[in-house]
Amino acid sequence: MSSTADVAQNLASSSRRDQAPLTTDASGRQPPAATAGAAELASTKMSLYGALKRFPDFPIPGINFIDILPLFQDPNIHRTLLRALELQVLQFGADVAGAGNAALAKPDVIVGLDARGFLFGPSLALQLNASFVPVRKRGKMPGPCVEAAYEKEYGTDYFQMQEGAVKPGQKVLVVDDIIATGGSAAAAGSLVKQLGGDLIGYLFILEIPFLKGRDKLDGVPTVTLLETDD
Ligand SMILES: O=P(O)(O)OC[C@H]1O[C@H](OP(=O)(O)OP(=O)(O)O)[C@H](O)[C@@H]1O
Ligand SMILES: Nc1ncnc2[nH]cnc12
Repeated sequence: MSSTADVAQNLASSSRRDQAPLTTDASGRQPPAATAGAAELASTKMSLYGALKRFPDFPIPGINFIDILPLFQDPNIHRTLLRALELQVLQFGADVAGAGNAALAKPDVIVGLDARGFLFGPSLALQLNASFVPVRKRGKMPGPCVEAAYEKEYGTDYFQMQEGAVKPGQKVLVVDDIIATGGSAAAAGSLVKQLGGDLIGYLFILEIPFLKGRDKLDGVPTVTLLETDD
């Protein structure tokens, strides 16, 4: 179990580490709105982190499974999660396009991954007035689909998207609950590109940094609310 200090350190470092902090503008100052948003984000992350549960050796021996489902059991935590994700997207926009131009990086489409990306992707899309489009495991959707194979922490799988679900040039943010090895997210990103979408970023609730999933995402801007190495 992590100490409170460990948790605080993890939460403090949970934004993009390869670029400037999300709340800093081009001159290095923190715009007031971003500062307020960052403060709200920081205070909510601790309660979200505390709701996660761990199950050693699930679904196979050696995997420390981190269960995000409790985040949805309490309506207050569920609401907090959605607000935190929305703030994270708005800060992401300010970071990518510069303070005052965040709307330029506003996603047209939220793409959520089967199955846990479906738990919050549609709600987040509605909050952002964006479309929601699913990436599903092979064989679940009718009509012509594009397909990508990927390796996960515990096996091989196949993802599909329906042709035409993303229009060429639409700005797409891919969301999922967890980035572990990054295989699922990278496959989803490749499908978005096959459909002609403009992959502007990835958003996850939780990152497991020692698995180095970001290395598979080709430098596409990636934001995580929380991270844990245990
Ligand atoms: O970064 P990766 O190593 O690819 O792992 C992350 C993926 O693994 C989990 O899904 P899983 O494939 O277990 O499917 P599920 O959501 O249907 O349980 C999780 O919800 C992510 O989608
Ligand atoms: N350790 C883990 N816990 C929960 N979901 C996962 N998906 C991939 N790795 C996972």
